[in-house]
Amino acid sequence: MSTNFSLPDVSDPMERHPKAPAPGDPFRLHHDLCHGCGVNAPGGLHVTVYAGEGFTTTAEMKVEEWMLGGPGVIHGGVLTAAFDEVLGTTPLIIGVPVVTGHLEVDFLKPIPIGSTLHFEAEVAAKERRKVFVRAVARLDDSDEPVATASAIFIEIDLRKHYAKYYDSASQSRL
Ligand SMILES: CCCCCCCCCCCCCC(=O)SCCNC(=O)CCNC(=O)[C@H](O)C(C)(C)COP(=O)(O)OP(=O)(O)OC[C@H]1O[C@@H](n2cnc3c(N)ncnc32)[C@H](O)[C@@H]1OP(=O)(O)O
Repeated sequence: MSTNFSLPDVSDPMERHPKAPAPGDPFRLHHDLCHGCGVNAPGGLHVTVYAGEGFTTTAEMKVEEWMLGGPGVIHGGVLTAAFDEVLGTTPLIIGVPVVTGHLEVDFLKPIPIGSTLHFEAEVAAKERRKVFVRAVARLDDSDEPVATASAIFIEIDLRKHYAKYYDSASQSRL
């Protein structure tokens, strides 16, 4: 297996952002139509990410019928999108807005429709604009991971990054 995810030997110093939600509290939506978290996203995942202790977060997702891939189980792309949302929100715990640069997923067990996925994620390191984030997903009846993901997110200036594409100011909290 090849991977582009390799932690730096030494991380830049990281601090929990003073305005990060308290442990157990949700991150606010960044856009009502976001496929990952938006409440008004048609066919969206509707994932809410909660702050944990330190540089960690948690999230849950009910695995619904429309997420089906193989018979009776989740589609790998849907699971990947859920990881992208959870991992991509996690750097906000250190106050850093990011976009996905690189995301890799290991699919360890089939994930049945009707189950609930529990995600735990952490910022593992930061190096210049790169933020290294890892996550694990489990089902509610087991401690055994059903999938893991690692990603390199790249810090952006939100307004500059989206300036060219952005035409729905009323729905965004950028
Ligand atoms: C309220 C606020 C809410 C905010 C919303 C947050 C919640 C969101 C939750 C939603 C979650 C969903 C989230 C989504 O779905 S985000 C949507 C999916 N992602 C994108 O659309 C990103 C598209 N790509 C780009 O825009 C550019 O390529 C970026 C900005 C990423 C870099 O172009 P830029 O010209 O700016 O930077 P640079 O080239 O000088 O590189 C800088 C550093 O980065 C390293 N690098 C670059 N690419 C990669 C790579 N692929 N793997 C590993 N590393 C990479 C590079 O080596 C260098 O490192 P170093 O030289 O320092 O070592």
